[in-house]
Amino acid sequence: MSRKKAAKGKSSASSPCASPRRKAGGKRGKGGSRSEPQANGLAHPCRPPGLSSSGEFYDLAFKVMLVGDSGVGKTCLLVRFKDGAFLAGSFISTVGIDFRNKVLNLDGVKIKLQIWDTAGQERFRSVTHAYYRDAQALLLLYDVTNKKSFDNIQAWLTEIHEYAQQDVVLMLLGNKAEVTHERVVKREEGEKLAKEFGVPFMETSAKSGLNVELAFTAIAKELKHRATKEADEPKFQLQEYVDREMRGTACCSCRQRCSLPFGIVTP
Ligand SMILES: Nc1nc2c(ncn2[C@@H]2O[C@H](COP(=O)(O)OP(=O)(O)OP(=O)(O)O)[C@@H](O)[C@H]2O)c(=O)[nH]1
Repeated sequence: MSRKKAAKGKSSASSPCASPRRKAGGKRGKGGSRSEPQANGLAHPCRPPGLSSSGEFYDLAFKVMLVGDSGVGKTCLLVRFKDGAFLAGSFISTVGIDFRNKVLNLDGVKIKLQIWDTAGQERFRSVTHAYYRDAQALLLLYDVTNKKSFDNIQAWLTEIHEYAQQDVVLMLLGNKAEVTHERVVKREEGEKLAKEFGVPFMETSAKSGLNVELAFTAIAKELKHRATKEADEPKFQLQEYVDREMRGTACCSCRQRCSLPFGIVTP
C-alpha cells in the first residue's frame, strides 16, 4: 500500500472484492468460480485450491477486519504484516475501506487472509457496518498512548455484537506498545478489559513489529482449526497459543512481550 488513502478510495471503488455482498470465504482465485471457497473457508472439496491475486495457491480463505478508533494504527499494522515495513510520516486517515491479501503456510496448509482495513472515523461507520457480516475474524485495536481509544473499546464491542457474525473470531490489540514515555494505558489494563469481555489480548507495535505476525497467525490458526477440525477434537485455545508463543520468544530485552520482571529470561 503506498501512503494509503488515495489508494484506499480507489481500491474500494474499483475492486470487485470490495462488494459487501460477496460470500464469506473471500475473493475468488484467478481460476474463477472453480476455486471459490465455501463459507467455512474451505476450498470446494471437488475443486482445486484457489489462486490468490498474487499468484499464490491457497487451500483456505478467510476475511479478517481491522477495527478501532481513527489513528490507532490499523493501516500500519496491516502494512507491517503484509510488507514488513512501517508507514512513518504524517498521518492520513483512511477513507472508507481497503483490503490486502496475504497467504500464510500453517502446518502445510495455505491460508489466504483477505484483510480489510476500515476507516476509524465516525463518519464512515455506516460503510464499515456493511462489511462486518462477511468477516470471520476481527482485530479490534486501541492505542496505548490514547486513553480515549481504550475507553471506546466497549462501544466497539457493542457495535461488533450488533453487526458481526455471532461466532466471529475476535482479538483485542493494544497497539503502539513500543512507545514508553507517552503510554497512558498499561498492559494490565488491556488484559483486565479483555478478560472482562472474554476476548484474547496482546500488545502490538506496527512500528517495531512486536507481535504483529503473531496476531495474524493466531487468528489464522483458530480459523483453520474451526474449518478443518474433527467433531471430537478439542477447541483451539487462542489465548493459550498466544501466551505460549510470547513466552517462547520473550527475552530480558523485550519487556513488553513477557510478564516477567525485566532481566529474567524465560525458559
Ligand atoms: N509509535 C507508533 N506509531 C504508530 C504505530 N502504528 C501506527 N502509528 C502511527 O499512528 C498514526 C496512525 O496510524 P494509521 O495506521 O494510519 O491509523 P488508522 O487506525 O489506520 O487510522 P484511520 O485510517 O483514521 O482509521 C500514524 O502516524 C502512524 O505512523 C505504532 O505501532 N507505533
